Amino acid sequence: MTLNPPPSQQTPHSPRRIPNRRVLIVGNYCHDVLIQNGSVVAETLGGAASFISNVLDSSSVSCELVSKVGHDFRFEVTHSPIVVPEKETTVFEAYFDLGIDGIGHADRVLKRVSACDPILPSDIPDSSFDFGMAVGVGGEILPETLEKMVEICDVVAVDIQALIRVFDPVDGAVKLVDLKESGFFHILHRIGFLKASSDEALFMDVEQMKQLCCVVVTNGEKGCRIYHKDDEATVTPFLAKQVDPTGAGDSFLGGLVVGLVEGLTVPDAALLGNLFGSITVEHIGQPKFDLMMLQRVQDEVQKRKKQCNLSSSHKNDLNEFHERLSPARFSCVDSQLQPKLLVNGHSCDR
Ligand SMILES: Nc1ncnc2c1ncn2[C@@H]1O[C@H](COP(=O)(O)OP(=O)(O)OP(=O)(O)O)[C@@H](O)[C@H]1O
Ligand SMILES: O[C@H]1[C@H](O)[C@@H](O)[C@H](O)[C@@H](O)[C@H]1O
Repeated sequence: MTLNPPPSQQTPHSPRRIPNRRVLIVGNYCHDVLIQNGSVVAETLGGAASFISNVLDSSSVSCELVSKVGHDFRFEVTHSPIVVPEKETTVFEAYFDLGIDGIGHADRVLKRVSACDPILPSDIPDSSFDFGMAVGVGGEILPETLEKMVEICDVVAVDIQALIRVFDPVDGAVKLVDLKESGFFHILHRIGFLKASSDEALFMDVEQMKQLCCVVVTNGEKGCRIYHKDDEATVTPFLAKQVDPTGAGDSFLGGLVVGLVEGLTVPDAALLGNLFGSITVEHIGQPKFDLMMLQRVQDEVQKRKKQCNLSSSHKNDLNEFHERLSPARFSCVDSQLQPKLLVNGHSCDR
């Protein structure tokens, strides 16, 4: 598992004097306009950065967020964005009546109808972080931005949507390009995690990417699958009553990173991601997460570890996978962090 700090941070010539800040989130906030049968049904705060910081804040994982918005940004947020007065905030319209996905659910058709400025390397603080998250939605992450992130963060998780989206010049419809043609491919051997939805995964070669980093493919109500080198595992989902899928993938990634920062193995962290994703689809806009939920995670992780109803080969695969990925816990995780997943006095240690 490639979770070690980049070589530049390992040399004796660059001792780290200032302790790392925890998580750096890079991606623009946006306004989401939900449209059904020609009518606007909701206008909400969007952008992967907003869903992810919501998950991290609710889990008490400290994070710093770099995001740009225009003069018209109209939401109260905990992590202030950079305001570009001469620009408008990125806006996505999500049409729920134009497409049907492979499993028969009405799916979104997304259009970017306004775009704020890209995030430049100079917008990112010159500090060190345990974890970086490149989570653009409207093309605001540039190759040089990602390069800076891999230099200052021990591990970088990337949402593929930040890299492969292109926008129709006439109506802003979101289209995807192959990862190899995205202009980011040369940096990807330096990242730790690449997250894609099952639709987006069609735009990369999973077999190739899993040799470079840990690939996580989310699949809506079916949960997710993790790939790393020769290991693969499916992480089963939680039941949810879907109201709006917007932000599910973002909350998933937030949950995955919370789990990793707290020292869970990758499959257990992905289980946490599944939980945050499932709760998100039950809401329009940003869901509120509470301690009851963390209790649910703890119970679920415990239960799944004890479950004997896995087929023996699957069970062995999963155990081996857990074992191999366990050393991939962050070297920087210290005992002070462990109590953060304490719920009602019970530890999350498994
Ligand atoms: N209907 C559902 N029921 C239960 N869990 C769900 C459902 N939809 C999504 N999830 C959870 O959320 C995760 C992410 O969902 P999904 O694969 O739809 O991501 P996505 O397409 O990137 O989402 P978005 O682009 O809307 O943020 C899934 O892996 C799953 O754990
Ligand atoms: O708020 C949403 C959300 O962040 C989605 O993950 C992204 O696909 C959309 O573009 C955005 O509008």
